[in-house]
Amino acid sequence: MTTSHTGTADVDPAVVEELARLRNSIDNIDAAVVHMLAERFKATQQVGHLKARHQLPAADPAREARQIARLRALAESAKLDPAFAEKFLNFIIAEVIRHHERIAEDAVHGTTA
Ligand SMILES: C=C(O[C@@H]1C=C(C(=O)O)C=C[C@H]1O)C(=O)O
Repeated sequence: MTTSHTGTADVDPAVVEELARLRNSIDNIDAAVVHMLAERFKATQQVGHLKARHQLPAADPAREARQIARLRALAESAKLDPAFAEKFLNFIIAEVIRHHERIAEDAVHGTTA
């Protein structure tokens, strides 16, 4: 038979307190990540409009390669898995490129968003 906790009713109160303290930190970090991502997307949106105005390609693989190398080095010194850091950055960049393509299409068709 397996046992599982659905709540914290039968758990040592000190453990409950420690869990709440750690989760509070996690919530603060998640909020910071969301705010930082929002700022990053504001900047990349501006890059997207600049590129569209000057008919520059949405993606810049050379810039991406430099960012990945830099982020992997930062991750290593921060004791974060560099492969995870690379995956995370690639995930964000893919979304940015999608936005840039959309901005460029809207510019061509004279639509604004
Ligand atoms: C934001 C840019 O556009 C794309 C998105 C990038 C990013 O999100 O960091 C980097 C390179 C480009 O593929 C850029 O060229 O700087």
